[in-house]
Amino acid sequence: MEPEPASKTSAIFEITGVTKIYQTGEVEVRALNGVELKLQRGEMAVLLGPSGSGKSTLLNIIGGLDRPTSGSVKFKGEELAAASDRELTLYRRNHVGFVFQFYNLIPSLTAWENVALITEVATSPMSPADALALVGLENRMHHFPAQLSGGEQQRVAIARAIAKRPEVLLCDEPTGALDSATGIIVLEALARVNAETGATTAIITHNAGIRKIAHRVYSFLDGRIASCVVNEVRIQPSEVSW
Ligand SMILES: Nc1ncnc2c1ncn2[C@@H]1O[C@H](COP(=O)(O)OP(=O)(O)OP(=O)(O)O)[C@@H](O)[C@H]1O
Repeated sequence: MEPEPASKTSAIFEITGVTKIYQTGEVEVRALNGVELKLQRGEMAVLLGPSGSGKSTLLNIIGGLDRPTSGSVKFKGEELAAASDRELTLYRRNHVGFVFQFYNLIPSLTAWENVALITEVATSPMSPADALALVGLENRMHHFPAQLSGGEQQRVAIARAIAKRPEVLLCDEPTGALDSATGIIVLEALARVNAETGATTAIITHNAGIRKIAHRVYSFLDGRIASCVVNEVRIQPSEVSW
């Protein structure tokens, strides 16, 4: 077998010794406690772990929404932990797409308009129609959110996140509000986006069955990564048992 090109195998994120401490009055919560993690360029990663183990905290730090208390978070060699607010804003705007459990679409705008809102301020976006087609919504472009199912609304949210061609797509419980059949369609959209755009994709989930669609699975425990498993064989989202 041909070796993979270096650009496919190199780490896009190198995270070392990351801690995050939340101080609420007298109470100190150590949300992250020495995280070591390398996310490989272009991979689909699934992040698993019990409630409160630090998954969202780490995703927010990777996405430039928050900073670690200590440690290093390098994106393509650039230190995010030391970035200014303005640098983090530019980083998020230029490089990161977010998908959350709830879709946060603007109810008075159509699917197309929700996506166009982002593409209008991006530097080299795909067209809203192309982004919506990538998630299988070419026939729903002019519907308003209230006229779409939950899974369709989540796919609009994915189209909105990827239309600016981010290098990184971060998804926090993207199927958390969906039934299994709808969740599978959303996972299919994410797998297709990952394969076709090459965006490094990280998905937080409570559903351990989803782990088999990933290239790698990172398991959290008590604010650390307890294990990293490489899936030699990946399954299709349609084969996920919920
Ligand atoms: N803003 C905050 N202030 C104080 N504590 C926080 C804050 N955000 C998170 N925490 C605490 O940090 C710990 C890790 O939270 P985090 O949301 O990262 O966990 P999680 O693994 O994503 O959990 P879940 O699966 O329930 O979403 C928890 O104990 C949580 O209560």
